[in-house]
Amino acid sequence: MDNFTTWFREQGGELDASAMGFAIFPDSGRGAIALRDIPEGHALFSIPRGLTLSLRTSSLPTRFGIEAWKQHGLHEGWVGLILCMMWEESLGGSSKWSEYMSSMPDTFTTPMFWSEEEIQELKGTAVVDKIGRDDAERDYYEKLIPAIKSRPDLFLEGSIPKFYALERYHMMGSRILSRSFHVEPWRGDDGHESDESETHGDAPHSDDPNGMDVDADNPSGDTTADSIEPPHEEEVSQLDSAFDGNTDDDEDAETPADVAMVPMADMLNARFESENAKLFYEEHYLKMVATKPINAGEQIWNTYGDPPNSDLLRRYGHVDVVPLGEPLSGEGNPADVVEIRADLVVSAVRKARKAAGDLQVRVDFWLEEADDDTFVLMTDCEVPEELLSFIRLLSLTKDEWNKVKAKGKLPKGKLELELLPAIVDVLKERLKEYPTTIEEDESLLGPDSAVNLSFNKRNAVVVRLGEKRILRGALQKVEALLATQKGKSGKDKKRTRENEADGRGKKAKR
Ligand SMILES: C[S@@+](CC[C@H](N)C(=O)[O-])C[C@H]1O[C@@H](n2cnc3c(N)ncnc32)[C@H](O)[C@@H]1O
Repeated sequence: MDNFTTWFREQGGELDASAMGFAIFPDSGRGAIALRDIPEGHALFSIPRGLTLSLRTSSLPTRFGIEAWKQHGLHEGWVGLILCMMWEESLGGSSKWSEYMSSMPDTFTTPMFWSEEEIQELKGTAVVDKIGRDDAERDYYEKLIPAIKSRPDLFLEGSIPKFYALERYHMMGSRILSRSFHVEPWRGDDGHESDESETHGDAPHSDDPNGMDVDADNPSGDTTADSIEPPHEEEVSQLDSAFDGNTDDDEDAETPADVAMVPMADMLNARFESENAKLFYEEHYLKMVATKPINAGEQIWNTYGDPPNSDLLRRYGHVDVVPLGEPLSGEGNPADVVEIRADLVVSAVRKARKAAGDLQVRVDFWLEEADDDTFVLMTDCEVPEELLSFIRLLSLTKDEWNKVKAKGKLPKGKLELELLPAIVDVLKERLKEYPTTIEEDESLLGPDSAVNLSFNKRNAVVVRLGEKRILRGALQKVEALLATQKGKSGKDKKRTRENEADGRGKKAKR
């Protein structure tokens, strides 16, 4: 860490070394630690915006030429930033970020790097379909490789196997996934805090005082040490207009130029609701500030947005295990969720209605109106209103359905008793998608067997068990309701029989 800290300071970063130091933690690797009592509001370190590494600060996009960059599709997704990171790494000591690049990890425990057998352990969870290896590799072969082949002056033939190989590409992608921050250009507002999105922080216009004038008309300029500097202000505004338009179909997709690697800020670990420091954005600096008093010896925690374990594992390669509140018990991640696909619900309703009928028009209507084909249950184990609304829609009589269609409004998500059997079926079928039972998983994590589990397998078991406990909790709630209802109708029937026996029933009927 000494080389890294020295580099950080030489590059204009400021660190209060009397307050914050680094340590290796047995379960989370390197992290930051309070060296003395730190009051709330204390600035631990600050990073000049120009020291963040992104499409806006690397000089590669302007050297490559913005038009050519876009033609190769490097302005979409993360492939452009990955290429910048590979290129900066290939420059060795000539890159402004060389010390930073070598401080980052080369290996990851995310499922992207798991064997097929290990991934099988995640069957049924939200992780499997989201690993995204194939999509990532498509970008590598269709965008990155043609781009580097088109510019042998920038990407020397001999450097390709070492710096631009597929495994380096996945490694850079994983560095971005687990360490990048969301950094928008400065818009003139006062030090606002980072948003708690998947990337954890904010970044740069080129106000770097050392920024060197790079000739925009000569994008293929040489790559000697002197010239490897962040782009000049004019180029940055060109970059902004080139990269800020979100070309992705998904409106919520992040602008690729806002994804930034932030040295030092990415040294902080995170744990569910443990945040005691957060990155704040100012015009020229990003500042890590204590958000609570921190006692000497305590770990300094940032936040990764407290995602469910399925996302923590996929993006960061670890899981959170803390005490759970009611209605669950034991330990897990209180932010866990379980996803239920709409098609599972459709088949449960078909079964419950005992008539196939044409549900497809109703499904299409749902997709049109609600635009969501997945339902999410959380650790409160409540059946979500959207799921209730969908089941009601599928269960309507023909007349009711015609009315709903005419009004163009989805039914309210009310828990009606006649929906309960279908809900029970959905939850039971969803539970069957995991190859192991809750009891089997609990025993795997028990004190005797947990020691024999590999790190990856233990994390897979924690993720799937967390999801299954939510399903079981929801099932218990719905079955309890169903039992109460049956009890009630049993009592009603008994009362009716008694009434009939003493004549009151008959009377009432008349
Ligand atoms: C932003 S980095 C933090 C610094 C990192 N520990 C390092 O050694 O460079 C995020 C990575 O730290 C590790 N990490 C962070 N918080 C953790 C936690 N609560 N438990 C286990 N690992 C954690 C994970 O490997 C994660 O991908």
